[in-house]
Amino acid sequence: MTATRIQVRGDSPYDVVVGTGVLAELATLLKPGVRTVAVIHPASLPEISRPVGAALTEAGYEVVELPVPDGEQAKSVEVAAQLWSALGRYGVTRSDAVVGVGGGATTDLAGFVAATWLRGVQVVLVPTTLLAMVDAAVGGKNGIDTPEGKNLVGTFLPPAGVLCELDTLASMPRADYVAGLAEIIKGGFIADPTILTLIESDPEAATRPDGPHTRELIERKIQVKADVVGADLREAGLREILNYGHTLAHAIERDEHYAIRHGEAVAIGMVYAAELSRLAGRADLVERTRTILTSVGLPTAYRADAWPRLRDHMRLDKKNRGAKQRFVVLDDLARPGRLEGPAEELLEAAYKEISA
Ligand SMILES: NC(=O)c1ccc[n+]([C@@H]2O[C@H](COP(=O)([O-])OP(=O)(O)OC[C@H]3O[C@@H](n4cnc5c(N)ncnc54)[C@H](O)[C@@H]3O)[C@@H](O)[C@H]2O)c1
Ligand SMILES: O=C(O)C(=O)C[C@@H](O)[C@H](O)[C@H](O)COP(=O)(O)O
Ligand SMILES: [Zn+2]
Repeated sequence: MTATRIQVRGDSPYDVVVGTGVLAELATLLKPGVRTVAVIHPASLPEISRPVGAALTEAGYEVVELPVPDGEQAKSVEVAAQLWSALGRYGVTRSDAVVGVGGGATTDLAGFVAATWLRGVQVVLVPTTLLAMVDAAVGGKNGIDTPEGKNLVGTFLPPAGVLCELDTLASMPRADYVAGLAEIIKGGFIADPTILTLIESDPEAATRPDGPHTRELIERKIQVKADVVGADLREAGLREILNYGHTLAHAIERDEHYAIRHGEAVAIGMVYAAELSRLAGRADLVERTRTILTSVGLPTAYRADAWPRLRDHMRLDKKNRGAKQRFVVLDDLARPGRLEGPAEELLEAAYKEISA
């Protein structure tokens, strides 16, 4: 099947290439003048990273393999520091490149290390999970976690390109694949309701990489993200809509010490945001939200006793301004709004609705 190229606009435009058998396109995404390419990938995924290194070697680059811990464990300052040391040892210069291969945790880390090494070298991302293809690798947001919370340190660096090799999805554990659907469903609620109708038409099929609508769902969600980040890279306003459901989601991830999948936390966070919207007199999309998430096997509730801790964690959300807590809510389907400084009673009442 032919590759689709989705362009992300902005001051540094780039392409997101989507298709099967597209690895040979990787070298076309690197800007000219590169000698050494540092390939950052989870040590646990050699069968996925090896072909990437081989494609780069074949294209004439000197390849340096930099394995990192699996998943969220890699998003730490300690791992970033080890990578900075390695880049120094291998003599990676400003005309060289970083390639990040893996799920969203790895692409977030690779983007951050590329953005900070020598104050910025180019990065090409090769997302290998559904979530990373439709969300994490697109848009130039990168970051690591700190003991105080999720993604608290990071930068905005648009990648030179993104390569989504759809064949890699076949090896994904089902639960990780389904977690990626949460970010696709988010795209349906905030911008492209066709995503919702495609999933609602056959939820079981949506949970499989070989489902009839998989490619369309992926491309539609990438397009949603490309449209938003192309207009507002640095989250001056519009980009906040991509954070729908994330205020509570990040608090839950921290509460779980990152043992919960990001997409699962986002699913719960979207039900909370839908409840907030309803209780604040905005859109009532609670039932549709619960139904579609449940239909693909995503969680919609969280422990009742966790509220005081979650409330505390949410105070460090990046959308907050001073003491004012801010949320993305829905004024209607595909019409996101903001809820600024809501009453504590409203926040707690919405949580009661999603408490297990
Ligand atoms: N920067 C952004 O805009 C953005 C957007 C959304 C999410 N994120 C971040 O992305 C992360 C979540 O990403 P994720 O869901 O991809 O999780 P992940 O990176 O932790 O990957 C999930 C698991 O899948 C494994 N894996 C990866 N590719 C595989 C494959 N093809 N086959 C088998 N196993 C594979 C990984 O090794 C890991 O164990 C979070 O850290 C989240 O904060 C960032
Ligand atoms: O790209 C964005 O902007 C998003 O908010 C997308 C989210 O899905 C993603 O999880 C992002 O990493 C959250 O960003 P943060 O600024 O809240 O850490
Ligand atoms: Zn997310």
